[in-house]
Amino acid sequence: MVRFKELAGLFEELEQITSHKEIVRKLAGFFEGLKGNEVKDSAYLFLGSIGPAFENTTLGIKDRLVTRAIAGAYGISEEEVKKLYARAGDLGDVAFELSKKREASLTIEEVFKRLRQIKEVSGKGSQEEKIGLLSDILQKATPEEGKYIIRIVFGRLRLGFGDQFLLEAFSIAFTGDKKHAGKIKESYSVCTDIGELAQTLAEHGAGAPGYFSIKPGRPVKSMLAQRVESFEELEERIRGKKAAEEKYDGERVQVHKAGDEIKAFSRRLEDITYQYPDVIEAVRESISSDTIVLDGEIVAYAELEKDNTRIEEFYPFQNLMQRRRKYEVEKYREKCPVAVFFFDILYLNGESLLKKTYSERRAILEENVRGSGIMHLTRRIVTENTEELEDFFNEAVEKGLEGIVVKSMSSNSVYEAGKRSWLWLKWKQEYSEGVRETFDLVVVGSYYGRGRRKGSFGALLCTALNEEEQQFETFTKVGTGFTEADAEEINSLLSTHTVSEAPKNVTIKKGMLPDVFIEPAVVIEVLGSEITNSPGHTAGEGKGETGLALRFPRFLRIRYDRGPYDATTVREIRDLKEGI
Ligand SMILES: Nc1ncnc2c1ncn2[C@@H]1O[C@H](COP(=O)(O)OP(=O)(O)OP(=O)(O)O)[C@@H](O)[C@H]1O
Repeated sequence: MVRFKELAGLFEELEQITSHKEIVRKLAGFFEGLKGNEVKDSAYLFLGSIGPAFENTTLGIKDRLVTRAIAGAYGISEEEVKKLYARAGDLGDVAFELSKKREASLTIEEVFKRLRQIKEVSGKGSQEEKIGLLSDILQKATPEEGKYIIRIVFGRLRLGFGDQFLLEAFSIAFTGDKKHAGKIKESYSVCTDIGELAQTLAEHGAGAPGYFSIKPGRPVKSMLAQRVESFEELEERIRGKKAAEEKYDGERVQVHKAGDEIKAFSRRLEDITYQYPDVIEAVRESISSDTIVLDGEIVAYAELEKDNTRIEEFYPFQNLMQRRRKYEVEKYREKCPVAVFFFDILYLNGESLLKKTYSERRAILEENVRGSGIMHLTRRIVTENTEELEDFFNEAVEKGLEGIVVKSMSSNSVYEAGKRSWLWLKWKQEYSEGVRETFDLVVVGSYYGRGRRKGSFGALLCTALNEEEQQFETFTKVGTGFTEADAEEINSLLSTHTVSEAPKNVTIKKGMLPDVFIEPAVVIEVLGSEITNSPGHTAGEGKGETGLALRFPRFLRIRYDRGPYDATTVREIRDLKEGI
C-alpha cells in the first residue's frame, strides 16, 4: 500500500519542475510502483479530481465551511483560521502551517475513498457530515498531505500540466516504452475515463488498446472538421460523391441512452444533462432503441408561423449560452427554446459503429431516429456536382446558418474520435469574406485599462497552444470589440484564475509581461486579419523561426464550450500563414 505522503511529496516536487521530460519521467517512476486501485485513484488525483471528467466530481463543500473543517481539525477558532487565510491566501497553506503530525499513516486509497465519501453525502445535514469527514482526515494528515487534500477539495491542485503528460507517463510505466504514447492517446479518445484507462494499461500493457471500445455512459471525444480555404479545395480534398450537411452554430452534444438512463455530454465531456431536460424528454419519447449513442448539435431554435407558413428561426450561439445554468432551468427552457439536430450514430444495442462508414452510419441513424418535435436529423444532400453544393451552401446561409460540413463517403470514412479529420470539411460564410479569420485563444494576462476603461482591463494577452510542447505561447493583445457587459463578464471570470506569477506552461517575452497573470483557463474567440512575424511574441518561435502575431484583433465572444487545450494551435496558425 503506497502512502499518500509519497503522492503529496511528488505533487510538491512537480510544482517546481518545468521540464516536460522530467515531469513525465517522475510520473512514470511513480506509477511503476503502484498496484491495484492505487493506479486508478492516482490517475484522477494527479488531475486534481476524484473521478473521470464526465462525472460531476465536485465535493460539494461550501468554500466558507472548509475553514470550519480546518478549525475543527486543529482545535483553533474559525476566526484564527480566517486570519491565517488572509495572510497566506491559500487554505492549503493554512492546513500546512497548522498540522503538527509528523508521522504519515494515510494511504492513497484511504484518502481517495474519504474524498469520494465526502462527495457522496447528500441531503439534509450533509454539509455538517461533510465537514466532519474532512476534519477527521485532516487530523490524520501531515502538513504536506493536509495542504494537498485541501487543494483537491477546492478543485485547485494546479500542478501545471494536463492529461497528455499522464498518458506519456503511462506509456513508459505500463508498456516499458514511450513509443506507445501515440496509441495510448488514441485510446483515450475512446476511453475518456483516465482512471479506467490507467488500470487497463497496468493490467494488459502494450496490448491494452485492444480492450477499449465505446460504451454507453462514457462519452468519446468528438470527431471534428478541418477547415478549407476555398471551394476548390473542398472539391480536391473530397473527390466525387460526397455528403453536405447544414452546419448549425450551437453546442455539440453526445446523447447516451442506456435503458431508462439518458445523459447528454458536451464537447468537453461535461455532463450537461440537467441543462437540456427538453432534449432528454424528446429522446425518451421518440427513440425506442434500448442502448444508443448519438452525436449532434443543440441550437437555439424556434418554429414560427408567418402568413400560414412555417418558418424556422435559428438564433445565435449567444442565446444558447443562457441555458448554461444549474438554476432556473425550467424558466430558461421557456425563454430559450432549443432543437437538437443529430448527424451521427456511434453505438446501437451493444454494437460499436465507430468503424462503420459514413453512409452506413447515416442509414442506421435514419432507421433508428425519426425527427419529431424538437428532435431533427441534419438536413443534407448527397452530390458530386459543384453547383449543387454551392446552391446548398447559399441556401444554408440564407436560412441564417453558419455554413456547411462536407463529409467523405469513402470506404474508410469511419468516425475518428478525438480527431480534427480531413474526412469532414467545414465551409463557413465568413471564410468567403476575404482574409478575416477567427481564432480561439487562451487568456494568460491582462493590462490595466485607462480612461473609460479604468478599473477594468485595457487589453488581454492571448495565447495559442503549442501542442508538442504543451505550452501556451503569446500571439496577440486584444483590446477592442468588448461591450461593457462583455468586459464585466470577463473580469469576473478572470478573477478566479489570477495568479501571482507567469504559470510555467505559458511562454511570454519580457517586453510583453502583463499587469496581471492569469492561468490558462478562459478561451475567447478573436477575429483578426493578418498574421505577421513578430519578435515580441512567442507563438511558433524556435527552430530558426520568429514568433507570430495577429494584427487587428477584435474580441468576438467567450468560448465557454472550450478548454485551454482545445484552443487554436500554433501549427494551425503557421499553416494558415503559409497558406497550406
Ligand atoms: N452537420 C454537422 N456535422 C458536424 N458538425 C457540425 C454539424 N453542424 C454543426 N456542427 C458543429 O460544428 C463543429 C465543427 O466545427 P469545428 O470542428 O471546427 O469546431 P469549432 O471550431 O467549434 O467550430 P466553430 O469554430 O465553427 O464553432 C462541430 O464540432 C459541431 O459542433
